[in-house]
Amino acid sequence: MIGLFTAEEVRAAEEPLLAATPEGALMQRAAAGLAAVCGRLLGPVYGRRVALLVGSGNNGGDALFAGARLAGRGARVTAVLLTPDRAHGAGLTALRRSGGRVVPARNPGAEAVVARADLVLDGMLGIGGRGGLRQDAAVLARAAAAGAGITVAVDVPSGIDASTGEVDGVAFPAMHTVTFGAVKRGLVVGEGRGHAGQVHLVDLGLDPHLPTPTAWQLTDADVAARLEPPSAGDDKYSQGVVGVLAGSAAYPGAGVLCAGAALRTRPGLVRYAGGAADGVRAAWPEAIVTEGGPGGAGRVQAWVVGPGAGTDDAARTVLAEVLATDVPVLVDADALTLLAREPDLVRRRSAPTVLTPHDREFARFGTEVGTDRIGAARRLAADLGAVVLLKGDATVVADPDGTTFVNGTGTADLATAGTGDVLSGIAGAVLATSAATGLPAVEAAAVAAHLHGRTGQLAAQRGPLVAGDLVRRLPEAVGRVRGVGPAVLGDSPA
Ligand SMILES: NC(=O)C1=CN([C@@H]2O[C@H](COP(=O)(O)OP(=O)(O)OC[C@H]3O[C@@H](n4cnc5c(N)ncnc54)[C@H](OP(=O)(O)O)[C@@H]3O)[C@@H](O)[C@H]2O)[C@@H](O)CC1
Ligand SMILES: Nc1ncnc2c1ncn2[C@@H]1O[C@H](COP(=O)(O)OP(=O)(O)O)[C@@H](O)[C@H]1O
Ligand SMILES: [K+]
Repeated sequence: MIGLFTAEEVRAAEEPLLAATPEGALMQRAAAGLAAVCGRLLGPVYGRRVALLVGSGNNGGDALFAGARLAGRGARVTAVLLTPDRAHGAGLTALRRSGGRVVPARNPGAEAVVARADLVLDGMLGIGGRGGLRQDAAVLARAAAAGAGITVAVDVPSGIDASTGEVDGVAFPAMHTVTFGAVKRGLVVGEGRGHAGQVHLVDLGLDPHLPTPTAWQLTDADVAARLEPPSAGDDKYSQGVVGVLAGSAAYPGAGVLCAGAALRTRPGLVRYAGGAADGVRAAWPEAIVTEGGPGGAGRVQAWVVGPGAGTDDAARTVLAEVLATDVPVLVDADALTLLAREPDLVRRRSAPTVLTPHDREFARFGTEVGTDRIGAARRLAADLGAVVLLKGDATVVADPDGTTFVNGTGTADLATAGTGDVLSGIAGAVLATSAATGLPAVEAAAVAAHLHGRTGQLAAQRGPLVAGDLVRRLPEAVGRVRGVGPAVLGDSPA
């Protein structure tokens, strides 16, 4: 698991490390790692144009020292200084000694330096940045976006909040971010994720000083370890029995997609008791279909309730019935709309509940998501005593105790109708085995989000995807996550 940290946690950890190392040593470690990544990205370094965007803090110092190393390898390096009288002195000296040039950002021609560069290194603001970019910094960020060079952020893209990923106005659009000591949360969540590009972690020796993380990102290996394949002693019941209450006469597809995803994730046994029995029977002869609602379905180890299920009185009765059981329940879509009207239905549960809202469904519980997605998911989870899986580009999964996972897989191709129904089916299947495996519900939900995202990436390799493609590609995605077959190209940090 990759720990995710706030800027404050990183700052606090840096203090004792700074005190224990010779002056400037940490910045040299950072600059060496940064220059190494830039060198790899450039290929041949000699003769290539590198623009350094340099602010007044240590982030600018990192950029200047890395620029000096690249200039030493023959790159044509120009530093564009936002505040020439406050730029890092030793860094400037090192750059000049290596043959680098310097121009103030206010000089005519500074933007052209950025536009012509093969690589633009953003050392304007690091974890000391506050609020949106000031005008001159925003101009340079826009010039980098418009140019053809590779864009690389130093520690964090300037203009993003390192802890929440919030962007207030303009931020540097990095294709790569070289981050120091620890992965900052803002690089993987909210708008920050889209600005950070691929994240490279440079080790500074900070680990012994960092607190135990409360936010994490799972890797393929973490997910594989939580999705054990069946063993000789297993039968269809020990694989986890999932009950699906999705779909209706108006929306039979939600039932078909949800039941199919559950079957394809961990095909022990799926009991279907929703309102689209004929459709599910036709699509999935493997499912056991009943028409008497949850009460007549037989024993299950987890329920999935809500996708396409409607919000009428009958749907409300079904929701109350499953929430009164002692097994894990995943609540999605229409059932979230109902639950938002009666949140006490979930507060009094003893077994785990997982809610899977997108932003509009989240808002029905009383507050907008806002710009701090981790904070928002944690607040609702603590309020309701339920795991909250807040969907989005970087899905956030929060436990009532604060433990949080930020998903690192997925693709914007998932923004299409029905993919959420598939996620519910996957999560139901993982939850159904959690009683036997001891997997906490928050981890089961995070595993499902990771697998859903990987399946989306796999399906998108063939072009635009529809939700049914995810169901079809799920077994292959499970296999690849377990290391069977070539890895799916992903975008996990480090
Ligand atoms: N500590 C360590 O061990 C190590 C730290 N390292 C590096 O240090 C970085 C942190 O450095 P830092 O603390 O100097 O702050 P930093 O992010 O460069 O910016 C502060 C300056 O920006 C300015 N400014 C603020 N907001 C602004 C805005 N919106 N728009 C424009 N300007 C704004 C503000 O100026 P002022 O407001 O005073 O005008 C202030 O002077 C960290 O990210 C990492 O890269 C590595 O070398 C490894 C070892
Ligand atoms: N821009 C995006 N990038 C990555 N994933 C996305 C994006 N938009 C949506 N998704 C994912 O697609 C799924 C959509 O779910 P949902 O909104 O419930 O759709 P539906 O109700 O139509 O099934 C979620 O898993 C969400 O995280
Ligand atoms: K930066």
